[in-house]
Amino acid sequence: MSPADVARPRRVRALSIAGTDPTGGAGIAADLKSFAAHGAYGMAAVTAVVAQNTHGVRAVHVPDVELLDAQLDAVSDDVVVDAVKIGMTATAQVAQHVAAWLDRERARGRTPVVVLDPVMVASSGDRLLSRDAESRVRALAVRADLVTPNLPELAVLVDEPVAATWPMALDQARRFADRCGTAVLVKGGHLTGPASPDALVGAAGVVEFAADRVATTSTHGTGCSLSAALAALRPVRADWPTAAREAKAWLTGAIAAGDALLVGSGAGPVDHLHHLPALGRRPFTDEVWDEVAAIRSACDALPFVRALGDGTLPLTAFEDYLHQDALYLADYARVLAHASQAAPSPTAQGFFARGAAACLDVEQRLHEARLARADRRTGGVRSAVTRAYVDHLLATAARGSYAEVVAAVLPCYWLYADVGMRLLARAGDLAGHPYGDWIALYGDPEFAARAAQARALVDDAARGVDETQRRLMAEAFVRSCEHELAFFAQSWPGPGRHDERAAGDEAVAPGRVPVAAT
Ligand SMILES: Nc1ncnc2c1ncn2[C@@H]1O[C@H](COP(=O)(O)OP(=O)(O)OP(=O)(O)O)[C@@H](O)[C@H]1O
Ligand SMILES: Cc1ncc(CO)c(N)n1
Repeated sequence: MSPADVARPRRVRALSIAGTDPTGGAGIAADLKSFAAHGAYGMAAVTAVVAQNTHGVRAVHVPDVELLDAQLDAVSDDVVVDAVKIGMTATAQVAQHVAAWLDRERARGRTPVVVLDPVMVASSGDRLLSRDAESRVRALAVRADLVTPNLPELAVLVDEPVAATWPMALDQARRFADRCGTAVLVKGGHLTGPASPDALVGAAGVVEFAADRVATTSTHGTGCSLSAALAALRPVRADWPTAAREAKAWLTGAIAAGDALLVGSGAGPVDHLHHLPALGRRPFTDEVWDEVAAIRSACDALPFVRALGDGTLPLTAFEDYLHQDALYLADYARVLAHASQAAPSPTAQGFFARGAAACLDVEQRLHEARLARADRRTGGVRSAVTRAYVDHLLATAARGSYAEVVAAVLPCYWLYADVGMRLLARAGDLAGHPYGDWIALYGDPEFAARAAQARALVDDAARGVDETQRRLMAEAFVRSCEHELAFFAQSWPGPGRHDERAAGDEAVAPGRVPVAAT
C-alpha cells in the first residue's frame, strides 16, 4: 500500500460507471461535473457510447465487456475508490460485469459507497436498457447502498404499473427497499403538478424533500447529476438524509439556472456550477481597474501630481495636501481596523490591522517631519473634499459588508502605489528632490507589495459574493477612486484646482482657522 492510500484523501475519490452524452448534459459528463461541484475527485469508466443531444438518442454502441472490465480493474488496481455511481448499464452483460466488479472490490476489503441510478429510459423517451437486463439491475440494487429510480423505473423494479400518485410511489419504494435491503431515493420529477418532491425510503423510515417544480425544459440529466452528487457527498456527510437534502437543494438551483446555458434547442442540461458564480470570471480587481482607467489617467494628468513629480509644486500646496492627508489617514485607519474586525481569515485580519497601525505610524511620521506647524499635525479642519472621502469610507464601514469595505479602502493602496511607481520612475534619482521622501514612500516596491496583497484580499472577498454584492463592491471602489482624484486636486493653488472646497468646507470650529484661508 502506498503512503497515499494510508493518508486521508483531501477529496472523495468518486467513480462514475455510466454511458456518454457528447452534449455534456447527461451520463458521465454530467457525473464528472456533479462530482466537481461537490468537491470530489471524479473518475469514469464508460459502459456505452451514446450519440445523443438535447432532443434524443441517435445511436448506442456498447463496447465488449472485456473493455469495461479492463477499465474497472485499471481503476481499482491503482486507486482506492471512496464512492461509486452507477448509471446506464445498457445490457444484462454489462450489469452483470459491474456487479462482479463490486464483488471483487468487497473481496479486497474495499467498501465504497455505491449509488445506483437504474437508468432505463432517457428523458426523451428513448430506451437505454435492454428488457432482459431489468432483473440484472435488480441484482445490482442489492449490492448498492442507495438506489435512485424515477417513477417509471421504480415501477419496473417492483414489476407494477407506474405509480399514479406520490403516496403510491412511496409505497412501491417501501416495498422495493424492503425486498433488496437497500435505501431508495424515489424521485418525483415525473409527477404532474406544482411540486417535484423526492423521498428517501429506508430502514429509518421515510424522509421527504419538498421542492417546487421549476418551470423549465432544462431537465436533461437531472437524475444522473443527482445520483452523482449523492455519491460524492455521502462519504463526507453524516447520513443519507443530510446528503440528500443538500444534493436536492443544489439540483433545484442547477435546474433553475439551466436555461441560461443556451445549450441545445431541446430539453437542455442543468448548470452544475450555478452555485459558483465567480468561476471563470475575470478577477474583480482586473475588472474594476479597467473601469477606473479614465480616473487613473486624470490623476496622472493633474497639475498637482505633475508638479509633485517634477518638484515644482509650491511647498505651501504640498503642506496643505499633507495636512488634509493626515486628517484623512486618522479616519482611514479606523476603517482599516473595521475591515480587520470583520475579516473572514487570520491573514486578512492581520493585514488590515497592520495597515491601520501603519497609517498611524509610518505615514504619520512623514507628516510630522514635514508639517512644521504643530496645529496642522494634530488637528485642524477637514476640507469638504476630505470629509466627503472619509464619509464615504465610514458610511461603507457602517452599512456595507466586509467585501464592500475592502473594495472601498483598496484605491488608497493601489492608486498611490500606481502613481508613486510612475513618479519614482520619472524622477529617477531622488537626491535633492524636494518631495523625494513622499515619492520614495509610495514608489517603494514594499508599498507596491502591500497594495498587491490588498488586491488579493479584495479578489478573495469578491469570489464569495453574489452579483449584487459584486456590483456594490465595484461602486464602492470607483467612488473611492473619484475621491482620490479630488483629493490630489484639492491642494493645487492655480487653475485646475477643484473648487467645491470653498463652498463646502466643514464648519469652522471656534478659534480655528479654516485650511483654505491659511
Ligand atoms: N422541473 C423540475 N423542477 C424541479 N425539480 C425537478 C424538475 N424535474 C425534475 N426535478 C428533480 O430532478 C431530479 C430527477 O428527477 P426525475 O424524476 O426527472 O429523474 P430522472 O427521470 O431519472 O432524470 P433524467 O432527466 O436524468 O432522466 C429529482 O430530484 C426531481 O425532483
Ligand atoms: C448516458 C446517459 N445516461 C443517462 C441518461 C438519462 O438522462 C442519458 N440520457 N444518457
